[in-house]
Order: sequence, then C-alpha cells, then structure tokens
Amino acid sequence: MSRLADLGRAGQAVWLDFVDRGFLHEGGLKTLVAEDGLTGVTSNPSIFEKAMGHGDAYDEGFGTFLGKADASVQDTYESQAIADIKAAAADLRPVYDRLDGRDGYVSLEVSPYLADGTEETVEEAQRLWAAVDEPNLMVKVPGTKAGVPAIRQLIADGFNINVTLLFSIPAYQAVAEAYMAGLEARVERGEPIDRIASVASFFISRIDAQIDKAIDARVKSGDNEADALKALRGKVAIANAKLAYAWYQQMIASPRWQALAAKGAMPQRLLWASTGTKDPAYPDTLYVDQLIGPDTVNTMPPKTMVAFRDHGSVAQSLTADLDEARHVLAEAERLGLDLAGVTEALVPDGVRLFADAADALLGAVAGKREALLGDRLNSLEAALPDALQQAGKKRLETARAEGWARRLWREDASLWTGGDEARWLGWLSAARGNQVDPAVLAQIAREAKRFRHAVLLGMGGSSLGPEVLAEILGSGEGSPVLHVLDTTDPGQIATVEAQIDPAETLFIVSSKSGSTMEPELLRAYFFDKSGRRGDHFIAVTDPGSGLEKTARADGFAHVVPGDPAIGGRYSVLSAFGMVPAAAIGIDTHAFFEATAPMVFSCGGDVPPAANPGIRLGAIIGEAAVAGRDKLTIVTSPKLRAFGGWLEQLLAESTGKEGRGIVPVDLEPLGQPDSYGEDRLFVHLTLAGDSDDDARLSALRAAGQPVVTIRIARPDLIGQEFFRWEIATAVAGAIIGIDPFDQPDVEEAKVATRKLVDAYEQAGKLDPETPLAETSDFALFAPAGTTGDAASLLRAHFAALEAGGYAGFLAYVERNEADAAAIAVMRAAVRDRRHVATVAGFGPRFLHSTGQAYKGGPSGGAFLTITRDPEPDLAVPGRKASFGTVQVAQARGDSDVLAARGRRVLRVHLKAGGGGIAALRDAVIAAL
Ligand SMILES: O=P(O)(O)OC[C@H]1O[C@](O)(CO)[C@@H](O)[C@@H]1O
Repeated sequence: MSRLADLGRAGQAVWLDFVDRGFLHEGGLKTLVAEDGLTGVTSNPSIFEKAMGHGDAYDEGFGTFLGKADASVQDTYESQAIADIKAAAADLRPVYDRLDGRDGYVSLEVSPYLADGTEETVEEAQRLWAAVDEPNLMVKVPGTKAGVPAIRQLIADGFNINVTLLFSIPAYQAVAEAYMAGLEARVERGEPIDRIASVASFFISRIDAQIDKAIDARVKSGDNEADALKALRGKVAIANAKLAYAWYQQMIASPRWQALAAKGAMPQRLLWASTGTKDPAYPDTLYVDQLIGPDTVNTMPPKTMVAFRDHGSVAQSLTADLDEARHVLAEAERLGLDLAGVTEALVPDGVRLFADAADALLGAVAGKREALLGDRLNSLEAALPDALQQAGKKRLETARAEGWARRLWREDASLWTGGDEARWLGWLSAARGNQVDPAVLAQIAREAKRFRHAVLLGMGGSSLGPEVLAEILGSGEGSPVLHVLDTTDPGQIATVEAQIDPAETLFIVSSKSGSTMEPELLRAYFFDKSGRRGDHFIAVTDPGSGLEKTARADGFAHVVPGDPAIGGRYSVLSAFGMVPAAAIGIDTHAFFEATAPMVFSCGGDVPPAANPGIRLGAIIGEAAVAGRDKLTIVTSPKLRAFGGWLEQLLAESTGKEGRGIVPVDLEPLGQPDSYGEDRLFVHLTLAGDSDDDARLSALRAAGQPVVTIRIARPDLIGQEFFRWEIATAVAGAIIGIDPFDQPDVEEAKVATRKLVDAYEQAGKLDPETPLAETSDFALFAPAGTTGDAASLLRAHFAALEAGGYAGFLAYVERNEADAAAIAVMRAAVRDRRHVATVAGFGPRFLHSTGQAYKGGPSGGAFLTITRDPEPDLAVPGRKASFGTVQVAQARGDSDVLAARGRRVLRVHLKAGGGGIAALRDAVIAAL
C-alpha cells in the first residue's frame, strides 16, 4: 500500500481536493480509493472553474442545456457540477457504506455570492442537498459571520456540512460551537444525531503566504530582527493549525461534547485545506508531513498527493512539539507579525477569490452558450476609440467585482441612488412573459379578428412599443391593422379616422396612470364616434386608475391590468405591448420564446463582460459621462420604428439632473466631418435589410464609435427591448441617476393644464405678441430677444456650441412630407454647425424625449413649430378643441424649456403660407 494509505492508518483521512469529468470518467477516483485508501473529495468554485472554464470536456453536457432558449448559465453550470459530484459520490459510496457514514464524503460548495447572507446560505444548502440527493454529500458553507448561524441551523436540520474558509482559531471555535449547538437542538427535538457528519476546513498555506510576505518585506527593508523573522518563515500556519487541533482535543474531552458523543455524535473533524505549498523553497509535502494526527482530514491537490505518495513522511506530527508551536506564535506576536489581522483578512479575500472563480466560470459558460445559440441571440460588436474601449472594460470589471448583474436582478436600489428604484423593476420578470395572463391574450386575439382595424390611444410607453411591434412584425392573417394615435393633432386624428370605420374598429386605450390627458381626450372622441360601443374598447391600465373606472362604467370588453412596478417606458413586454400585439394577431407565446435567449443571457448569473445588456450599458454609460452623450440611432429600414421606442427609454430614463443621454433618431447619416466628438453611433440592422454601409464604414474609419447590433429575424426584436432596458438601467447606474423616474415631464404637463384650464374658463388662450413675422410664419420667444425673422433664426442657430444640439419640436401632423422637411433642416444644421440634431412631433415627444430636453444635458436650442389647426376637431364635453390643446401643449413646453435656460424659438406657421417648406428654406438661409 502507498504512503497515502499509511496516513489513513495514522488516523488521518486522505481526501482529494480536485474534481474533473475526464478524471472521474477514466476511473481516476476509484483507483485512488483502491490504491491509496482515499476516503473523500472536496470541490470549490476554483476547482470547477479549472475543470469547466477551459477546454471542451464539458461541451457535451453543456449542449443539452445551452441550446435551449431559457436555460440559465447558472443552471447549466450547476447541472454539470452536480453530475460530477454525484459521480464522485457514487465512487465513494462503498467507502461510506463500509465506514458506516464516518467517511466517504464528497463536498459541494454553496455559491460564494451568498457568503454574507445567512438565510440565503441555508436555502442554497438545502437546494443543493436536494439536487445532489446522495447521503454522502457534504455541503460546503463558508465559516463567515453570516455562515456560522447558517451552519448551526443546517446541522440542526440534519445536513452534512463542510465548513470552509477557516483561518483563525476563534473562527474555528465559533464553528465548533455552532456544530454542537446544532446537534443539541436535534437532541432536544428527539432527533437522531449519529449520521450527521461535519468537517471544519482550516486553511494552511494561505496564512504562510501572507505572513512570509510580511517577513520578506521587513527583512528586505533591513529590519534589525531579520534573523528572528526569517526563522518563522513557513512555520506560523502549521503552529496555528497545531494549536487549533489542541483546542479540538480539549473540546472533545469536554462534558458537553461527551454528552453528545454518548448519543452517537461524530466529531467535527479538522480538515487541513490549502495544503499545497506555494513557496518553491519549501518541501512540497510540508503541509502534509507536519499535520498528521488522528481524526483529521487532509484534502490535497493532485500534485501534493503525487508528491506525498513519492516522498512524504508519516509520523504523528500534529501533536508533536506543541511548545515549539506556541513559541512560534509568541515570536510572531513579539515581532509584530499580525496573525489575527492576516487571518481576518483572509476570509473576505477567500470569498472574493471564490467569487472571482465563479465569475470566470459563469462567464466561460455564457460564452459557450452564446456560441451554441448562434443567430438565435442578437449579436453586438463595438468599434470604439481606445479611451472609450478602456473605460468600458474597466467599468465591466468594477461591475463584476461589485456584482452588478446579481444586484440588478436582486432589485438592489443601491446600484442607483438608493431611492425607490427597487419598486420599479417589475420589467425584469415581465420579460419572461408572466406579467400578462396568456389566456386573456388568446381571447383578445380571437375576439379582435372581427375588427378590420385597431386603434391604439396612448402616449409614450403606451404607444411607442406597440408601434414597433406593428411596424416590424405586422398583423397576423385575419387580424386587424394597428393605427397608433399618440397625439392631439387634429389633422393626424382625422387622417386615422378617414382610414377606419369606427363601427368596425377595436380601440385600445392604454395608459398606465389612466390619467394622461391625450388618451383621455381621444377615448372620449372615439367612444362617441363608435356609437358608445364599450364592446369595441379595451383598456390597458394599472389597477385602480381613473381609466379603469371609466372603462368599467362604459362596459369595455376588457380591462387588462398593468404592473404598477413597471414604468411606462419599460412596459413593452407587459400588458402594454402584449395586448395590442395579441389584438393584431402576433403569437405572443412564440414572441416570448424568441426573446428568452436574450433574457437569460442578460441574467443575474451572467457576469458583466459576458452579459449583452450590461456590456451595452457600460459602453453607452461610459460614453455619456465622457461627453459622447448623443446616442445616434441608425437602423436598417425595417427597424426604423425601433428608434422611437429607444429614444423614450434612453431620454426619459437618463436625461435628468443636467446629465444623461440625448438620443438622436432619424437624423440622416452624414460624412464623418459633419460630426463632433459627442456622438456614439448605434447601428441596428436586420439580416437582409439594406444599410448605408459606406457611410458607416467611413464613420468607423474616422474613429467615431460605432456599436453594431445584428438581428437575424424580425421576431427577435423583443430581445432588443430587453437588452436596451438592462443597458439603460446600467447606464443610469454609471451616470448616477434614478433611471425610473421622469421629474421634468410633470412640469410641462402642469403648464399645459394651466393653459387648457384657462381656456375652458375664458374660451381663449392668453394672447401673445410675435417678435417678428414673415408672410409664412410668426416668431415667438421669451422676452429680451429682438430682431427680424431672419436675424432671430440666425441668432438661434449661431448660439449652438460644440457638444450642444439643435431640436426641432413640431406640433403638426406626423407625416412623411413634414418629416422629410425636418430631416433636411436637421442635416443642414448638423453639417454647418457640427452639432447633433433631434426632432420630435408634439405632443408625442413630450412623453418621451421631452424629459431629457428639459432635464438632461444643457446646450440644446429648440425650434418649436406650431400652426393653427385647420380643420380643428372638437373634444366631446370640452370647450378646448384638440387643436387648442395642442397649441397649449407647445406653449406650455416652450415656457418650461425657457425657464430651464434652454434656448427656445417658436415658429408659428401661418395659414395660407408656405408651411414647413418655407420654414425649411428660411432655416437653411439662416445657417
Ligand atoms: O401610460 P401613461 O400613464 O398614460 O403615461 C404615458 C407616458 O407619459 C409619461 O408619463 C410622460 O409624460 C411617460 O413616462 C409615459 O410612458
């Protein structure tokens, strides 16, 4: 028999500190059992990282999981770890049976991420115990402050526990106490204690590594105790272990333990861990040779095992030279070597090392998952300037070390401002398709087939998501066509009205708050038009809202509740997106299935660098804080509508407190020299769609940052909703704001309401005096500005500085012609002034980008465009028409923008003038 077997005869169990699939499959463990008398195996996150994080030995096992859309990386890793642990448990089972449960164990560690949570540790240990389901399992639990009460409870509950990360005698004593207390609790309940096994894993080499480092530093610096210090090299850890064992012997002899032993309790053996030498100057069997004694375990890395088999020496060393051990520790103290400090620091250090290993492992599994999913997962590439690349990388590393992915999913508000952010994270779980009842969606889909048209009445988060779904996925066969009305523009309302027959139309009134003015007016208008047919109406609103009451009173076909823990702009994967989707015949079940790979890839178990949402968030957040805060959205033609949704998400979430991201959508692509240093381009492209590749390549070549997101099929657009929600939340954390509120939107709403209420009283809006006029338009601006129309326009654009941006806010019908005229103005301003340009139709943008224009980065100059609505439309039960409300909204918002120090010039297009085309020419002339 080998020297290792001699250790067994000396009373010390030999365990292997290693697990690997190939080794197990080849019968390596069985051989050690047969030839070396091996009686146990330990694993930890680093061991699994070495086994699984490299090479392809586990690919077959991973494959059965990873190909599935909804397999989490954690589950995938764990399934394989558990398979290995079960295989090792099977190999050790004959030992366990032969020794009647006194040995033959295999250890599996709880997640290192839970080391600070008692309850979480207990739950995780229970879960692993059930998953492995082998009597010779030991669950490994760190002996941290939070771990000790968990250990006590787990022992009381009858689990076998290997306590890990013990470095100091006091920490070990606390654990031994917890073990006894756990057993005593069982005795008190009349439960057996004779089959409960536990070991206390005392780490050796890490202590010497730290102490020796301190010794070497002092010797190098010429310490006058150099010789005494040098004499302690490689001795302190062993001395510490010997004294721990001496305490164990006393404890075992105590009446308290003896009482438990009399009831059959097995002692909690001391297990020497970290017994491979790190310092090549030491004999490689040092931490085996010196620590041999009865009722102990030494778990060895394979290398140490090989070395000991070859030249280790077996003697009862653990109890020998105790005085010498005491002397070593006394000397260490005299010389100021801080053993207590070292052993204390090694605990969090050890937790961190295991967490690092777990991150590396989960990251590696996530990488394999990405490869296996292929184009079922949308891809992301980033061509970034060096500084941004580095900042992003650094951020991902900080985010990893600080556990951002886990904290996000754990709804930890300290990731942001520590305010009420946790109340707004319902969108995380909604992304799995469980916010809205599938049976209700199926019913709506069926019922909607009797309508030819569906009109969605809602603003911002209630309209922009459904618009993307309708534009990109379209209606199913036999289902109605969706029209989105997020406006008060009478022309636009009339255009939609002309396309539908209200008697054959389903109206979906969507408002989370149920109190937003525009959908309320539109509901009143179309309810009348439909002949007050409640059965043609569906309301989507948060429980208890005013809209819910109206809908019930008017006999709406459905009132579908939203989740109050989801803000409007994060609501597309909840009822607000899915009800309209179902109504137009989109298979919502299939949609969530197609979205799932991204949801799982962005999971809390996927470390930042491998997490597509956090990766993107790091890029856009770092870009924003570095001044590249104009996130310029470039889409391939079929994805065009996505920009409108994304604008709201980014602007309303991040644009506040003078910080954040100003999204730039639908600005025509220019030559590289048109752009300043404030851009980050994001290109979303659908396979088969045509892009302006030449311009994009030119931008990349000119050193502009370009992120490219590729989408293989239209139904994968759901993945981008989710990826961007995560990215925006993460960018919010980097920018340092609360990404779930919209503090500056309210002010414009209040200003508008004031104007509308005044109108309801007086029958007219307050008169205004134009600053200047042409035959085409009149100009209005806050007091203090003077000049003719041309000079006012010139001054407006001349004031733009690098890093600023020009806004065109048009309170007109949103149609192709006006959009084209605005695009021409934007391109001209961009090319001449080298600033970003944004545009929005009012009041649609008020519920979206309006937040960032008022509350976000300064430097915006806004040209607000209004006109007298002709013909106007009356709102049932109100004096103010749609047209009046729209003008009030424009004026209210302009006032607030001006009050925020933004430059605002309002152009009112005259009836009978040249309209927006004339304004376009005047703007170009003014540049
Ligand atoms: O769904 P609601 O409550 O009508 O709100 C619509 C939109 O208005 C806003 O509150 C801004 O005014 C957005 O955040 C929201 O998406």
